Amino acid sequence: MTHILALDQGTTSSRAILFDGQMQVVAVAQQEFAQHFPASGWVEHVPDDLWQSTLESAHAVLTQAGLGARDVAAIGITNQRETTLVWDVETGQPIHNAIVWQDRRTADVCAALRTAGHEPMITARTGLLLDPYFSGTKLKWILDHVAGARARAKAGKLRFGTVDSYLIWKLTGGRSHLTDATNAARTLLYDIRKGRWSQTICDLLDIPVEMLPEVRDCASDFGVTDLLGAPVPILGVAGDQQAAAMGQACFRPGMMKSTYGTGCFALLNTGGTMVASQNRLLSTIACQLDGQVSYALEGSIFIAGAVVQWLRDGLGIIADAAEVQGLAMRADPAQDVTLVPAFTGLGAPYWRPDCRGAIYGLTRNSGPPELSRAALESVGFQTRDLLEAMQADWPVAARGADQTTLRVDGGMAASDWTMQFLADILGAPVDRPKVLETTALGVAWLAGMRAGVYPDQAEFAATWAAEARFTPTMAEPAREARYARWRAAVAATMSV
Ligand SMILES: Nc1ncnc2c1ncn2[C@@H]1O[C@H](COP(=O)(O)OP(=O)(O)O)[C@@H](O)[C@H]1O
Ligand SMILES: O=P(O)(O)OC[C@H](O)CO
Repeated sequence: MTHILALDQGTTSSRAILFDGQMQVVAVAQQEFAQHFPASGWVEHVPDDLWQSTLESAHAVLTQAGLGARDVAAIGITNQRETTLVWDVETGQPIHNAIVWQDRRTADVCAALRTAGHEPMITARTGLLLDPYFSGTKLKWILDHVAGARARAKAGKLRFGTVDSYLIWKLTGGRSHLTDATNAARTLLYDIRKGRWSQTICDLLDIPVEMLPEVRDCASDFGVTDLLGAPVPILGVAGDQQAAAMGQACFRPGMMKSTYGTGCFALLNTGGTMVASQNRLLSTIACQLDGQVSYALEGSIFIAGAVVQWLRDGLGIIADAAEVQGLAMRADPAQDVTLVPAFTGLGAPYWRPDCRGAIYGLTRNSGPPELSRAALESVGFQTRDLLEAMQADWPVAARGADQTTLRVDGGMAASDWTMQFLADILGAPVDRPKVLETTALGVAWLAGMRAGVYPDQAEFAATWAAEARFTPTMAEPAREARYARWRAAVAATMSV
């Protein structure tokens, strides 16, 4: 009974990661599922795909480890955030496909609300911006477009949830309709200062508050599942980026992490203070334990590892992501090719969904090596944009500790060359941890701590160890000249 099962329900796959009593990974199982694009800018998941791939991964990881549910002390759930589901309380049947965080269908609704002057009120309560990224307008869309949905919701017959809530509902056989504070903080409906659903925003969007889940601490009692062969409690829940920040032990104010998967999400812990961003970052909940909220500033970039996928699938100049750094290292140092990967617009701090990508500085000698280097560098430049905005919102000097180190994880953090460039362009150290499964580890720790098999926060933080530290080697004038060129390239791209 000392193992912890982490369920990581992501945008493209569901994973189950089994940890032993010493917080070491014992086995991993993963299942991909289909992405649906019913119209331009729309992205949907079939709810049953999310559920079945999660359940099957959970069974598979136990089989792989030769263990059963009786060996599992607790389950932790971490998930793609903002993705929106609505289901019937009697049948458990979703009334629409899940509308995924990437989906832009509510851009018009957001624009109309902004024009009507509602954004300052919404930002003050939720810490978020009026962007289709968040759940609130997606939920409104479902209530507006599925016949009879709003009346059924008002009659208490429908439930809303982000993916964590839906999985808890399914795992507990419909006994628990719950979420945690980090997921609630991404809905556009939750007042992160007061710690409760905002009646004002729900009224504005015509969303019945009764259909929203009860919000709990990240380490709490979320119900018991009987579906794995023996009863197992669900004791930890957190959105995937917040779980990664916990797995990176970014518990103290001033600590920050950046996760490089398909996109990049940087979180800076601001402690018990909600720092309201003046620079188009998001304010969000990093963690809630024993009713105590830690806040974070977050910067979200939509294209990070995806730029490497583009080199592979779009241009065909590499066969595998791992080849990109070898190619980048062969780039001609005399060329200065800059790639702005605004393939789906620009996220923080620009928030320009309409803008598209551009390449500058091409010569007749520019080829795959120069494009590869520019692609990897774009990830470093975008991270610097986020950290510049964080510095403007909350200067290092005011953070109470000189913590400029960035902790990194995610698939792209495997590239030493990219991480060295990141340190160079930030002018600050970059630490890569020994355990790269930081998202799963974060939520496993929440569940394991609650179950009494894992240590408390301080002891857990002390177990964090770096596998590699990248320190800046680029001279300051070169760093600033290169960054100035990037800023000019972004400005030019936004002006087209
Ligand atoms: N060695 C590498 N160098 C550069 N990018 C990489 C490397 N390995 C993986 N990636 C990129 O990392 C991403 C996968 O990271 P992962 O954390 O699994 O993402 P996600 O959870 O978003 O699916 C892909 O976009 C891939 O292109
Ligand atoms: O599923 P991921 O890892 O791409 O994460 C998605 C984020 O939670 C979206 O906000």
